[in-house]
Amino acid sequence: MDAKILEASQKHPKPDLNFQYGTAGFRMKANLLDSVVFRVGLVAALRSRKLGGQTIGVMITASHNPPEDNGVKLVDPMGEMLEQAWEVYSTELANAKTEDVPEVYHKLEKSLKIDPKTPARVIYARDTRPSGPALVRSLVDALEAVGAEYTDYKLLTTPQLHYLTRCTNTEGTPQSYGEVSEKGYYKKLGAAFARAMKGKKARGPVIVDCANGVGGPKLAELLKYLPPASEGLEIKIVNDDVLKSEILNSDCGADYVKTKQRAPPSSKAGPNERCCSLDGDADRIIYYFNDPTHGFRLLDGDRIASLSASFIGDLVREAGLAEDLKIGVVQTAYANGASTKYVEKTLKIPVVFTPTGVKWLHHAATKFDVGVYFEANGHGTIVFSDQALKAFNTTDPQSPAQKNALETLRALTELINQTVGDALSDMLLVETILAHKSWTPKEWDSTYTDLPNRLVRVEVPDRSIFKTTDAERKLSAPEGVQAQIDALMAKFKDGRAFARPSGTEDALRVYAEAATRSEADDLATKVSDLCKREGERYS
Ligand SMILES: CC(=O)N[C@H]1[C@@H](OP(=O)(O)O)O[C@H](CO)[C@@H](O)[C@@H]1O
Ligand SMILES: [Mg+2]
Repeated sequence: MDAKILEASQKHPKPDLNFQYGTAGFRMKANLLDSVVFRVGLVAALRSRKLGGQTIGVMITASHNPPEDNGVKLVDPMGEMLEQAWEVYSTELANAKTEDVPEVYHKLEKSLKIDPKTPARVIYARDTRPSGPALVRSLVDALEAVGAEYTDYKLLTTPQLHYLTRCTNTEGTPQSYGEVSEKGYYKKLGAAFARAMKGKKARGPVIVDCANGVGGPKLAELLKYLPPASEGLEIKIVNDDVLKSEILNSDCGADYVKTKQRAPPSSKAGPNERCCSLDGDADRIIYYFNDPTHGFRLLDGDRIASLSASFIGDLVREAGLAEDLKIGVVQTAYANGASTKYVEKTLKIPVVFTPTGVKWLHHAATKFDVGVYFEANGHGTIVFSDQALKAFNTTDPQSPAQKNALETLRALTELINQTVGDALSDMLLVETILAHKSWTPKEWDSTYTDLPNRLVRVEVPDRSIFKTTDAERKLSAPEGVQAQIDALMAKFKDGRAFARPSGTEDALRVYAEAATRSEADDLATKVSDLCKREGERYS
């Protein structure tokens, strides 16, 4: 096998760069990724063998990044993100010299007590980027060199690959997550949506901006499995051109809308029309609308979390299960303070905080029976415990209202992609809730008022000197900086600010919110200036 691995490795030589498996896997300019994807293929095979031949997923995507970028990430058997320790092994293999790859591969095999005779099984897919097919070939070269079985699912959204990974590993068991095919995904979502809507009709259409990414064709396919528009929901797809790769994520998509706090310039939506935007691999979604009096209104991940928690909380109460099941919301420091207050004080649902990055949120959410988690940027989902699933399925209803609530809850557990945040599934969830409540986006927006906020990117010579604690809400180093941030915050009404090193870019991120727009801007500037000064002083 060594000669085979070496020969294949030499076809994918490593450039003189240092790679790091980060929050979103490996992600960079696509022309630098050849050796990385090859080695990720080797890691996928090792991981599968380590887990007794369970199937591992590999997704080739750079999500909301520009078209010339690409990336690769691994999916664990139940559709979760790769286990932490394996990020380190992936990084180690990615940084091995081209000729040392067989040695590092076997070293890992040995230290992790992996039996090379165990079968290795891998499934993979990619988004619409033009660099995808060549990177797939690098991946396949690795899988063949180490004798792994593989299935190519071609173009998929990231959450579809997570779904398929879980379906593959649970096929034929009582935990079966669904039919192992792309079609199975649409069938599952379509049937669950029809059941969850229960004949309710949406108020007006929803316009879906697909960022000119893989979400466009996949949503078009999903539509074929949904009830006819006249019976439920009319979905208007825009920005779905995947042939002109240069327009992917360009002036559209979830990241554009969230960071620029405005609709894509191409948007033709009228006043109060419900709009949403997906990102390039369809694992994030942001809603928004144009209010005739207040202008652009953003309905971000925090809003989706509070809307879902409130709706499911009501259903659980109607189902008579409020005493038995614990509902919770998981947020990060970026959640708007007004959303946290609304969930805790008005909905009376506990909120816990984790560091940035979906894997942390997901993990914390599994501690609840109904765990709702969303990053403010629109990435999130809801997970249900075994106890919750059992209660929804076995409770004997004593009234029509209770029966109704239980039926809707069961449908939601099928509609919601519990492996990972999924823009298509999240969209159908939001649409279901709005239809049940007979709400327009205006009513949804009026549940609470966001505190004005500002996010600033601050470049410093070495961001690693900034260390955080308390779910990244405070700095523990450099010494004394947090005390200065605290002193600044105290000067502003409802002032809250924090600084943390980004996990995906070489910069610090400073977030600030306060009672008014000018105060939020002022606080953000003051904290950014402070961090810049301190960053330069300690370097
Ligand atoms: C403020 C912000 O939006 N941060 C993003 C960004 O992380 P940073 O560590 O802040 O660079 O990328 C992550 C991966 O996509 C995503 O999970 C996270 O929410
Ligand atoms: Mg994404």
